[in-house]
Amino acid sequence: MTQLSSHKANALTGRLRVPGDKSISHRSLIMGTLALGESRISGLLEGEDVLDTAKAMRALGADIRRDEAGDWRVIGVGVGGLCQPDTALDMGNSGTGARLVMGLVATTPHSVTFTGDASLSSRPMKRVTDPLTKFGASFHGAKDMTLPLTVSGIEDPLPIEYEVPVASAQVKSAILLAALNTPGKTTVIEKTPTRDHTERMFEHFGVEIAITPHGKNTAITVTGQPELTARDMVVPTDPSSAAFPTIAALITPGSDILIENVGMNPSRTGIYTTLQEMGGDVSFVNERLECGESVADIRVRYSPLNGVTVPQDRAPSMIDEYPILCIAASFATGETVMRGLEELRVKESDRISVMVAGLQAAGVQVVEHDDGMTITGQTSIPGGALVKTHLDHRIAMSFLTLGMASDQPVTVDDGRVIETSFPGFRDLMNGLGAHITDQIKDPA
Ligand SMILES: O=C(O)C1=C[C@@H](OP(=O)(O)O)[C@@H](O)[C@H](O)C1
Ligand SMILES: C=C(OP(=O)(O)O)C(=O)O
Repeated sequence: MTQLSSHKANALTGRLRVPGDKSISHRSLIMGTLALGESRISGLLEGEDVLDTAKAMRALGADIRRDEAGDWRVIGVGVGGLCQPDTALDMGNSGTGARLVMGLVATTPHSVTFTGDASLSSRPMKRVTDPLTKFGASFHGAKDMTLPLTVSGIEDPLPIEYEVPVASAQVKSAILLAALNTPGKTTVIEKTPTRDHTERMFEHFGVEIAITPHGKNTAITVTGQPELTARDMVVPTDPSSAAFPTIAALITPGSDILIENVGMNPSRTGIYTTLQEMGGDVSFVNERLECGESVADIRVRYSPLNGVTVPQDRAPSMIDEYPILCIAASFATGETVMRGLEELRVKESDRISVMVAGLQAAGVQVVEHDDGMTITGQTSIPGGALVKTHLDHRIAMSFLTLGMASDQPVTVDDGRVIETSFPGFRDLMNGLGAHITDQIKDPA
């Protein structure tokens, strides 16, 4: 494991670009695989989670390569054209990759085994195996439906109507992908809106998809077995990754940065609304639309912050940003209350207990709840902690951000996990004025 230490930063200044959006990158490889012909993807995230999905798509028959210009080329096999993989699909650390690809293979005549690292192997899969069983697929593995699991797909699936019991774009997307190779109309009913990248990508590829009100909910209906042809895709940069430099700049005195070309899909921007409510000087410039997704540049300047109560219904639009919001809250005047977050306990780590343990070790006042946490901010945070990351990239980046503004350096036990979603994090942050090193050294 590579320990990384983050020391007090200088004012963060300059322009930067974070890597491509992880959610859209997974989906672009999958959709390219389902289309006939060659699709070109620009801006793909080259993080481990997405590279594992690329490997899985190759094993299912796609020809995928990176060209000299850094774009990715996918020659697909068409809906219904997936092959039987020779070996198990190792989805690494990625819940999105595992759940979406399970949906994809559930309605094929193939038998596919899914494996993952220790973190992924402890995450719940029943949330996808339940609806996929309704199509006719069956699953073999541990009783509690954790990985490793073998999916026996169904050759003649039946369309389903399914109300998703948890707010989860992964579950919704697994069903929508299974629906593509199912004759007739499959409907997913969503009680709480979640990120809609799959729906937008379906529209981009010309899939027949209807999104309509269903009482207080939303019904998403897909007509199966379309013939898809290749499309070019442009992946915006990831608003979840951009949240790290945003909060680093907000808490580091004198900072003024511009983060270019960030995805601004409204189902992803809850963190920015929350930071503005906290008094953060965060503004959007040059707003535009690219391939059905809105993008903008984000200007962030150092700001004194105030604690807030985050509305619970905002959670799906910022679900991955609570660890880094905890860092902003640590420096805010008063209390920040984050509740309704049971889902955080089943991410790469139990993000509630892991954040609480790390924050307490660094001298932050935090109270743990079953469904979240309350943080009372301070003008100075002692730091000086060694934090366990539990194979969780967002925990690692959050605590390295804390070290930029705390009195003593903060060290994470495993910096390598950052590669899953944000390759180049350390160099990018150091280029702005951060001071992240391999081991604890006296700050220069
Ligand atoms: O669909 C996606 O791309 C994702 C959905 C979210 O998970 P859930 O569907 O479990 O909420 C999110 O936490 C994850 O990082 C990416
Ligand atoms: C939860 C996350 O990803 P996944 O579920 O794909 O592992 C994340 O990136 O924070």
